[in-house]
Amino acid sequence: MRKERGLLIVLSGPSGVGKGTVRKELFSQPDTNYEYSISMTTRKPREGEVDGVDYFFKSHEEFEQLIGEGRLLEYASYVGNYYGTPLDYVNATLDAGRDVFLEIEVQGASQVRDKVPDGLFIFLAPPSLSELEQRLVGRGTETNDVIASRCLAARDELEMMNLYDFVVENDEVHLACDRVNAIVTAEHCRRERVEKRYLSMLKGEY
Ligand SMILES: Nc1ncnc2c1ncn2[C@@H]1O[C@H](COP(=O)(O)OP(=O)(O)OP(=O)(O)O)[C@@H](O)[C@H]1O
Ligand SMILES: Nc1nc2c(ncn2[C@@H]2O[C@H](COP(=O)(O)O)[C@@H](O)[C@H]2O)c(=O)[nH]1
Repeated sequence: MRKERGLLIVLSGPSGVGKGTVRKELFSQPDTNYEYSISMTTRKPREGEVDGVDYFFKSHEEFEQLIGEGRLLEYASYVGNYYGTPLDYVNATLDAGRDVFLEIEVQGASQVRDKVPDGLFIFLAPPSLSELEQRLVGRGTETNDVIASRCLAARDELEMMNLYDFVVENDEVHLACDRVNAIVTAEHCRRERVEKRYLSMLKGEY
């Protein structure tokens, strides 16, 4: 029997929509079965953020070395900092048959789409642009200038939602989590059906 590779789940969307909140809620649920891929970034840690838990915090030079060595599945420069996904971790985890969950911005998601076309791509959408801005302001982690840049970037990012397999509205965190879980479960069922049919065809049953 072939060992099934894990599913690569990509949750993306504009800054402030609630990707981190939804991801943390999903990972606090005892039956969640995905592995979270911790990203690398050159951004400075926010208060309370821990190296190796929230991100692997890197210097600009260290990050560019990782790029040069081809050790990132994807990376993006986002509002003045680099962010990227460690390739070895993702491959090893998928090869072990475990699902990997990426929470990344849209440029990176489109690179992953090119490299892993059979991934599951979910766009998290805000109820409105004004609600998105309110969430960034309410989070209180960025200066007004950075909030303005992120809101500007969001207008372009929202245009990319039609490139995703699914759009999930983050109106309420628990509803958004239920929707993400339902999408992943349905995708696993679909893959199982395809795999069974493939094996039956190999046995000459079709
Ligand atoms: N459904 C929701 N309703 C109201 N507020 C929310 C909801 N989801 C998240 N928030 C709030 O919105 C703010 C931004 O959320 P979060 O940091 O998770 O966004 P993000 O998409 O991960 O942002 P970034 O991409 O900048 O890391 C936080 O203050 C969070 O508490
Ligand atoms: N392309 C990637 N984007 C990433 C990655 N890790 C996080 N992110 C996204 O960056 C922005 C800003 O994050 P913040 O922590 O500074 O608010 C946000 O949209 C994250 O989802 C990554 O590895 N690659």
